[in-house]
Amino acid sequence: MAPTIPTYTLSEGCPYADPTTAQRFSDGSPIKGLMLLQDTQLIETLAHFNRERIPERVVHAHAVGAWGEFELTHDISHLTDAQFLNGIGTKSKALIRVSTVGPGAGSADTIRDVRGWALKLFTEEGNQDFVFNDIPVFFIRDPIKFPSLNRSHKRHPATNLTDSTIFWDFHNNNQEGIHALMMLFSDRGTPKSVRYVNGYSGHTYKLTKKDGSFSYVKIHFKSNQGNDTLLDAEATRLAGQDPDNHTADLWNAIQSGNFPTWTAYLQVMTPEQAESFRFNIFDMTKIWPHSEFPLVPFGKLTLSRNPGNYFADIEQAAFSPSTMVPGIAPTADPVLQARMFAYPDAARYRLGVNYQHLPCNRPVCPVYNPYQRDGFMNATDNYGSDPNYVRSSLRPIEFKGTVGANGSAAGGHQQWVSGAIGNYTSEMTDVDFVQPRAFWNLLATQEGQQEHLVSNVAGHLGSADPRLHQGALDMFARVDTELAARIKSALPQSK
Ligand code: HEM
Repeated sequence: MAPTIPTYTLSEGCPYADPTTAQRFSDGSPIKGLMLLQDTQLIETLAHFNRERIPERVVHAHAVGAWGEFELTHDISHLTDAQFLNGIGTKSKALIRVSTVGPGAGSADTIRDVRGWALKLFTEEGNQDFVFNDIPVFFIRDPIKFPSLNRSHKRHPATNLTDSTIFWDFHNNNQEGIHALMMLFSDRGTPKSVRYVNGYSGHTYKLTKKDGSFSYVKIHFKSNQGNDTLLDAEATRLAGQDPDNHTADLWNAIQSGNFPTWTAYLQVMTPEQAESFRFNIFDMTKIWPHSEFPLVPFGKLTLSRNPGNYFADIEQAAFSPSTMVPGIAPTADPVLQARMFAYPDAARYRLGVNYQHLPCNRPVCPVYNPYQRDGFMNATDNYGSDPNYVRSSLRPIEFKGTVGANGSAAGGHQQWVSGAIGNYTSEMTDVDFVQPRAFWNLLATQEGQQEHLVSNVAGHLGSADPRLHQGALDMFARVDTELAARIKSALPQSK
């Protein structure tokens, strides 16, 4: 059947003249003539264009995304009651957005950066967001440092240039980021495309059961395409010559039916193991060694549909670690707690207070929350005449969840001993360098990886103010003195 040809109208639906025309008052001369203020089409067209931009995300502004499906492949019903994690073969619609962190929306795909890996699963019990990164550790563990961290990775406030000096000034003085820093400057910082990156929760979450039992978990999505990376020089070349390389790669793969997939895994720790584990499991600068907490497969993600419209599907998507279904719960990780506030707050600012009504964010299950109504751009019937106050006996409603859902059925480890209020910031100890050292040693087992890390750090540090070199070298020396010595001798000034 031939597609129907639409009839052009104004946004209010009224048919109008050819959209290239403007109403003009003239005597027929091609050069003389005045425009009319009554020309609604012209005024509306120009006025709407002036308002096309919404604020870009303060971090993770540049991204690529797609639709797909998550399927449960293994039985983990002993760990959680979450509906989408029960019944092998259960499928949930999925939306993914993979981003760079520091640069603005129009930047190049292949620059050295962490990749954000945000996944929204539309389940029968509501949306489940996994807002992950492509490295399993993070640069900070005190959430108040997050704005400083990101400003140091962005542009200098005076010159508006990307600036390695402020970058190293921050990291020399906040050394808990050393593990993430080494991953960033390894080849992982320049993935071959988003099809090749893994997604890691970083944080410890809880999987919960209605009987009150729970497990601590870290969640991993591993690319079945492999974990391929680019060399620094190739990533730099592509950033100049083919800046949309990753966007095109994902689009073309999906368009040609070469659907990328990821296998989802859990690392599981019992509450008893957590009590005696040698690291704080709520410190996301640390991993759980796979030798002690092996990966347990549980699902498969397949991306199979490109966005119908980038702005509608991807730019307007709002992900949040606070968006979780019954059966998954947060932990006391302070960074996670802060993030659970930060994302809905950012979405209200960026998209408006009713951002959950947008098609890309709207749950597939029924939503009934008449106490959250009105507001800018409400696109629903706004609950009609239903009571806008709680505890109505005229229009009773049912409650299925329990108090504190988003942590309900959390079992033990949720009874806090009261104490005095104090100012807390975490301190660095030698323990913080144990895992970075293991990472450095791991790189030795992979051809050329130590050399790449050394030259990538030296190239970046070398362009920073020399007054910061020694501080960075001292930090790397705490990981391994050979690493520091090799960076020192690779610094441009040393040659
Ligand atoms: C205190 C720590 C953090 C704060 C305050 C924070 C805050 C934010 C904010 C405000 C946004 C923009 C959201 C929007 O405009 O819609 C964002 C985006 C994002 N963050 Fe974080 N973040 C933190 C740590 C992390 C960590 C540890 C991860 C990964 C484990 C992460 C992953 C992401 C991702 C993937 C996005 C992009 C989401 C999207 O595609 O829309 N962030 N973050």
